[in-house]
Amino acid sequence: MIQSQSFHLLEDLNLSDPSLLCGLESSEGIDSLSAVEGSFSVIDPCTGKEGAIIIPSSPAQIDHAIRAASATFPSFSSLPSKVRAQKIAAFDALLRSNLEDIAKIIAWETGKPMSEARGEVEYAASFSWWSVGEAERVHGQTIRGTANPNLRFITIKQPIGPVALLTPWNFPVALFVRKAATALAAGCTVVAKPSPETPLSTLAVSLLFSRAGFPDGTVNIVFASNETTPSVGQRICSDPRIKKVSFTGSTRIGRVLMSQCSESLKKLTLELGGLGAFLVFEKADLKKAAEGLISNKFRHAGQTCIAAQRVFVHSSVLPNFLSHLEPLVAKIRMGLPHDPETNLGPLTTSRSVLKAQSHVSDAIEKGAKLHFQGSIPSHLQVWKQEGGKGGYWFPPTILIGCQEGMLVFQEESFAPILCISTFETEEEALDRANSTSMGLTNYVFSQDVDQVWRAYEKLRSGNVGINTGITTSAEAPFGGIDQSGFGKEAGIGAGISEYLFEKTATMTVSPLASA
Ligand SMILES: O=CCCC(=O)O
Repeated sequence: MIQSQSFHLLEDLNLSDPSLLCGLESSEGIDSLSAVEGSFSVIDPCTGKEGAIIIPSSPAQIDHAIRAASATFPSFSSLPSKVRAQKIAAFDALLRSNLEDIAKIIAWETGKPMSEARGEVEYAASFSWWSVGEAERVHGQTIRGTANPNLRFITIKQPIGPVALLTPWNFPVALFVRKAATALAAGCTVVAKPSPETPLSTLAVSLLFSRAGFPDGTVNIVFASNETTPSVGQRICSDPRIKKVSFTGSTRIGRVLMSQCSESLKKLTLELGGLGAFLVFEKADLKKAAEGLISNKFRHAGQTCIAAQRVFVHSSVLPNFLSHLEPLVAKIRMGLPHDPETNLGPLTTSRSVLKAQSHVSDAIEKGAKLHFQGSIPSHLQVWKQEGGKGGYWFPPTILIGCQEGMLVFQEESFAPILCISTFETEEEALDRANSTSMGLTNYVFSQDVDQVWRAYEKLRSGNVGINTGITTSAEAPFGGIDQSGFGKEAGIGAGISEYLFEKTATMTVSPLASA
């Protein structure tokens, strides 16, 4: 029987209701904590105000976390997989019954609208639910020798050991749960480090793992500030007790982690950036294509690795496509997370705003046309007018005439900027889509089945959305190629294999008459 109970997470974490903090007022008690050396603030992206203070883990605390994960591994990995599955099911029930509290923390840390924050918790729960089943379906193989028919080969899959999970701020709960529930299903213990922007949501979820019955030492959380993240990463990656690192984040950091893991030759899963192409062919359903683009690109204000960065539209359908797109962009409401009208929040970091601004000005300087740019409602700028730093708002923007020489076609904007270019032939569209070293997601919109199939086979990326802006789910493997990284998350057997190693036994048998 699974206990489904709400634990008043916000009170238990000693947070006042973050809905009070999102753009409204600052928390108390900050002054005394901020005096602790090295402490850092979690910033409310709606205002730029400090909302909570975190004390980063010391080297001794990080060592303690790794020691705990190592000490717990033998007993945890020996539990019957059914027992692990039951614990993940208990966690899954807790995640769902605490959905509202966790969504509030996500909204507070990231600035995303509450509707999206709730969606993120549901998305997270799709991974925990999937992992319940995956835990019980880890199987090896039996193979008969061919060159030597007296040989039999048997494999078993075993958990790789304690693992480190390094998670980003854009989906702090969903991506932590996607990694952690899979690792636990495999029988691995965990040391997780959340992004400095979103430590509280990870802490809240880790509390649920503990309440679901995972033994102490199974899920361990360490904190780092932006300043200490490189040294914490180095410490974790070079520690031989950690057998695997799973990271979601930028290509630049992925390369650093890979080199830090090289000494101990750790297994790695790297889910890195994307530069997704969104192809709208002549035979596309243009209304569906416009809807798909909006839901893909404006989800969390464009701050997703699967967001379409380069939109290629056949020149003959551009006017018609824009006529479907523009009314949808006009419906976008920038606002505070708790306003039910809001469907676009701020960017999560101040550096994201600077990057978005530089992308737009670079594109315009190089010949793109600013087709549309919304304005930031004055009530969202009130803290700036009062002399504060101001929130990290960036308005929905459409650029037309984007080209390969522009920054917007070379790096992720991570902002609500639609970057459109036109093409004349299918070959041109596919060549331009593939003219990048990134390979996470691409999108194809066409009603011509042959064209869709050709594009699907030719596009160089780990995932392709066909007449949809969605490319991730618990049931299907997700992961990039080339500079977008390697390894898979989720899917049947794919995600869990990243946390297992396959051990082969070779046996001789007496010659068989039928051999
Ligand atoms: O930013 C990467 C997350 C992608 C997703 O799972 O939707």
